[in-house]
Amino acid sequence: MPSAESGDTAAITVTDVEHRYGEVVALGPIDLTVPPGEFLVLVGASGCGKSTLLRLIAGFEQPTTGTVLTGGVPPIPGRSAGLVFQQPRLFPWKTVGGNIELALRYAGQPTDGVDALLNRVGLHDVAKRRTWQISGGQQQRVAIARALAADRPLLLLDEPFAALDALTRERLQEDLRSVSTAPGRTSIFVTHSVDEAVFLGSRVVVLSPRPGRIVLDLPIHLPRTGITPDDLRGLPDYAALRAEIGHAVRSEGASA
Ligand SMILES: Nc1ncnc2c1ncn2[C@@H]1O[C@H](COP(=O)(O)OP(=O)(O)OP(=O)(O)O)[C@@H](O)[C@H]1O
Repeated sequence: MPSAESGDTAAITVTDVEHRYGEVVALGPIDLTVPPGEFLVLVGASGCGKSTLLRLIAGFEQPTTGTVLTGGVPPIPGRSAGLVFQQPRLFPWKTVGGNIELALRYAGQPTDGVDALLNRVGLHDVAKRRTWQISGGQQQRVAIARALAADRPLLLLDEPFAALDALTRERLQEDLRSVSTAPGRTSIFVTHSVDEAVFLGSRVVVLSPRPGRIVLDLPIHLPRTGITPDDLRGLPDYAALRAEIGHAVRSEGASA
């Protein structure tokens, strides 16, 4: 077994994991190894255990059976991964910049990085506004900047764009696609959308309805740089991947 220090340590190792809530088997058994640098998208029906798997990887819950390791060691809740949820969960009494500053402080990072983070997510011009004075898409950008502030090697995103309108959602997908290509950063992104999965993922995993098990695990070999989103979506391979993943999702009864 590789140690946490060795170069070949997986970012995430899920081994023979099953998770129950009382009598309900929510997930598994599941085996999943995610190498560093991968952008893995989890797709599946409502209630198939996607959030459960994310919470296990974040260390917020312990698996009923099996083991979860991040970077070769058990995950530490709130410390091992940056997290983004469907609702941005910002501090309304703080400004946009104040929310980022707090995240940097909590992560033990220097607070002079606020401007650089705001620039990265395109929010420099609203830094002094309260979070309730900006749009839903901008709020979700703050949540992403806050997760990036922690500078963890692992980023876990649970349907972060589900509550946004289609246009805002597309813009954020495009931005996340470029932000997430930072070397060595591993991301797990949960969605119901097959298109979002193909657009964002370097790998897509489809889960069956409860109990969630892996029914498709597909690498996505599409260019990640040097191509416009429209050209990417126009590639024949893009359409083929959409069709293959869509078929797996539909035949498992998932709501895509
Ligand atoms: N704390 C809990 N107690 C009991 N059952 C739970 C609990 N959390 C989740 N479940 C159940 O476990 C199953 C998996 O839930 P989970 O939230 O992981 O699914 P999901 O795929 O993320 O769903 P969605 O896409 O709707 O968010 C569901 O049937 C859910 O009702």
